[in-house]
Amino acid sequence: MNLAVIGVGYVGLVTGACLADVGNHVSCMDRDAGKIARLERGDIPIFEPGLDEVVRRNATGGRLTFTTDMARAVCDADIIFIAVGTPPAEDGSADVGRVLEAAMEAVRYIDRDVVLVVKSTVPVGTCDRVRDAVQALLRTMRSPWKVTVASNPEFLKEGSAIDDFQRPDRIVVGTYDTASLTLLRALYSPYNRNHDRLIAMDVRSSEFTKYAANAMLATRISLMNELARLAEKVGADIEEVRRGAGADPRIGHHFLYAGVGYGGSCLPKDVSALSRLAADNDEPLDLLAGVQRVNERQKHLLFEKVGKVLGDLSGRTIAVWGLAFKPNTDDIRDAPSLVLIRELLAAGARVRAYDPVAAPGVAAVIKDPDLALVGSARDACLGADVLVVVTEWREFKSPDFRWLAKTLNQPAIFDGRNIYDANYVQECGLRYFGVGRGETVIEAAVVPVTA
Ligand SMILES: NC(=O)C1=CN([C@@H]2O[C@H](COP(=O)(O)OP(=O)(O)OC[C@H]3O[C@@H](n4cnc5c(N)ncnc54)[C@H](O)[C@@H]3O)[C@@H](O)[C@H]2O)C=CC1
Ligand SMILES: O=C(O)[C@H]1O[C@H](OP(=O)(O)OP(=O)(O)OC[C@H]2O[C@@H](n3ccc(=O)[nH]c3=O)[C@H](O)[C@@H]2O)[C@H](O)[C@@H](O)[C@@H]1O
Repeated sequence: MNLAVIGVGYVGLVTGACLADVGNHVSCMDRDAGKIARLERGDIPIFEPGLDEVVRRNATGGRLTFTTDMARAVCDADIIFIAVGTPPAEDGSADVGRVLEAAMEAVRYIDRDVVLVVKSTVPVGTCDRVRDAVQALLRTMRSPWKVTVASNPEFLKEGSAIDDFQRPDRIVVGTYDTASLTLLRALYSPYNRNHDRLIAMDVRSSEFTKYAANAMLATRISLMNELARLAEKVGADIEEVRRGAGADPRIGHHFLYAGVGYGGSCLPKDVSALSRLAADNDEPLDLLAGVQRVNERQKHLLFEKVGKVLGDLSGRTIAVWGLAFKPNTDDIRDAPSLVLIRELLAAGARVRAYDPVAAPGVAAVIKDPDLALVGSARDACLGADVLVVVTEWREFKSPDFRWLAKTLNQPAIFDGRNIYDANYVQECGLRYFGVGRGETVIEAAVVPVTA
C-alpha cells in the first residue's frame, strides 16, 4: 500500500519504518526541516535500538522517503497516519492542535479517497472533531475525494519500540465504517497472521482504551512506590514483596518495580489528560489524582535520601548514573533525573553525571557550571562523595563495587531502581540505600559523615 506518516518522532518514525519493512511504500513528513535533512542523510535523530537498521534498509530499498512537503507526502497515499505530538496544555489536557492542523493540511493535498488514521494519543472526541473539520474543508474545497477518519492508538514502549510494533500484544482500531476497518485489517495482516491481535471497536472506545492502559500502568507504579515507602518504615523489602505479590497471575510480575517515579513523554501527560477529561465531564477520577501526587513526591525521593545521609549538600559532589527516563532511550522528557539534578544543584552540590546516550539532551536543558556530563560511569565517580543510580542501564548492573568503595569519598550507593544486592554491596564496603528496602538496612547503614 501507499502510506503517508505525518510527524516523524518516536512513534511516526517507528511506524513508518516498520510498515515499509513489510513492503509498503511510506512517505514520512515532518515540519522540522532539520530532522528531515538528517533522515535523508541516513542519520537517525533519536536513539532507539534497531531503528537505524530498519530505516536504512527501507530507505535504500526505496520504500521509505522523507519530506517536509505535505503535498509530496500525501500524493498517492491510501492511508495517512497522524503521529504528531499531543503535549500537555496549561490546564493538563492534551493539546490536540497539531493533530487538527496536520489533518487539515494533509487533506488539502489528497488525490484519492483516503483513510486518515489518528495514531497520536488523543482525548475521547478528538477523532469526531477531526472528522467534522475535515468534512467541512472538503466541502469548502469542493473536493471529489472522500476521507474516512479512524483511530489507531499506539502502545509501543521506547527502548523496545521496533519489537513492540512488529510483535504487538494488540492492535486497537476504532472506525466509523467497515470499509476502513477492512483496509486497516489488511494493512496490519503481517502482524496478525498466527493470532488475531486486532481489536476492532468504535472510535471513542479506541481513544479511551489508550488512556485507560496508560492510567492502569501508572497506577501500578504509584501503588508500588507508595507501598515501598511503607515497606521501608516497617522493615520490609519491597523487592521480596514484589516477587511474592507478582507471583499471583492476576497481578503478574511486569511493571511492578518501585523506583524514582514514572517519567517519559507519555505516562505523566496521559494521566494528566485523562484526569482533565474526567473533570471536564464531572466525573473526577479520585484514584488518578493520588497516582499523580505519589509520582510527583517519588521524584524527590533520592534527593531526600542523599540529604538525610550527607546532611548539608553544599560543596558535596554527587555522581549520577543514568539520565534518560528509562534505559535504551535518549528521551529525557519528564525524566526523574532532571528533578534530582536540579535539586542537588540548588542545594549547592556539584553533579558528575553519565548516561550512555542522553547527556546531550540534558546539556540542552540544564546549563550549570556545577553539572559535569562525563563520558563514562567510572569518570562520574572520580572525586564524588556518593553515587546515585537513577536509570537502570544494563552497563550499570554489575559495577566493580570494591573500586567504587575505594573511589567514593563517602562510599555509598543510592540505588533508585533496586538493581543491586544490598548485602553484597555492603560486603564490598559501601553503604546501600535502595527504594523500599527496609528501615533496618538503612538504619544500620547510616553513619555520621564528616566533612
Ligand atoms: N513516544 C512514545 O513512546 C509514544 C507516543 N505516543 C503518542 O504518539 C504521539 C507522538 O509522540 P512522539 O512520537 O513521542 O512525539 P515526538 O515529539 O517525538 O514527535 C512528534 C513529531 O511531530 C512533528 N510535528 C508536530 N506538528 C506537526 C505538523 N503540524 N506537521 C508535521 N509534523 C509535525 C514534530 O516536529 C515531531 O517531529 C503523541 O500523541 C504520543 O502521546 C503513543 C505511544 C508511544
Ligand atoms: O503511550 C506511550 O507513549 C507509552 O507509554 C509507556 O511507555 P514508555 O513511556 O516508553 O515507557 P515505560 O516502559 O512504560 O516506562 C515509563 C516509566 O515508568 C517507569 N517504570 C516502569 C515500570 C516499572 O515497573 N516501574 C517504573 O518505575 C520507567 O522507569 C519510566 O520512567 C507505555 O508502557 C507504553 O505502552 C505506551 O505506548
